[in-house]
Amino acid sequence: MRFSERLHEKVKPIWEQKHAHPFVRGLGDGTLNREAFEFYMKQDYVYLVDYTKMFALGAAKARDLDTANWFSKLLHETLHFEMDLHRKYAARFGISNEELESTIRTPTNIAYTHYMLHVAYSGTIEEIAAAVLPCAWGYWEIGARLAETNPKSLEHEFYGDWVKTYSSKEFGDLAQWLIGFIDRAGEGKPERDLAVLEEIFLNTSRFEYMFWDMAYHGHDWPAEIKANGNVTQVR
Ligand SMILES: Cc1ncc(C[n+]2csc(CCO)c2C)c(N)n1
Repeated sequence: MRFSERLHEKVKPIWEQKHAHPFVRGLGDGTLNREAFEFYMKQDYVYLVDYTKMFALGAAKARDLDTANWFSKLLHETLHFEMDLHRKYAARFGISNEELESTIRTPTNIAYTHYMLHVAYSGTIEEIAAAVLPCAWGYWEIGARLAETNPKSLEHEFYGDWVKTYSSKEFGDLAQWLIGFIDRAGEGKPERDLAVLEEIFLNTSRFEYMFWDMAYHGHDWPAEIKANGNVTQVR
């Protein structure tokens, strides 16, 4: 069994909870509250600001040029393709790029990115791949499943662009490269090393669920808690 198959089996119950989450379902059938989506987009944008550093650290810790090249490609695509989606939605919401970038992070958002960045700064390239894989693979799985089970979701006048982006071949190719990387990383490793990678993969899978749940409820939190204002400096 490939190592990615073992990981996928292990997180299946967690990932199915993401597919069943009302935020994800609402994206697919178009019933999602626009305020919840706006809250999510702002949080996700600053999440990606932090997350891109995972790919930069991956390029820095790569053991060969091909791997460095792929991580720099992931960095570039996130900054210029994925985050463009957020900037376009922000424009539709009447939010400037500056306002978007200065969103105050929720504690869930901070906990997630700080955990990943701790893994990245202190760990190996394989550990970085295990940490980022549930994001790239999980989003692609969500986009692809929505597009497949409900093709109308691709044409939705508001959420269609989201579904199109995450079910796209571009994202599929990036996720597949990372899946191949973790498979090669797993080959010939002792069980104790595989268990470390598996634990990281499980942790960020749980954080992915928590991010959806935060996105769904966060816009309704009391103003003092939701911290959805803006700061002038990044942190
Ligand atoms: C909380 C959260 N998790 C995952 C993604 C998706 N994502 C992050 S990086 C990447 C790969 C290339 O850009 C993908 C698909 C997101 N936006 N927000």
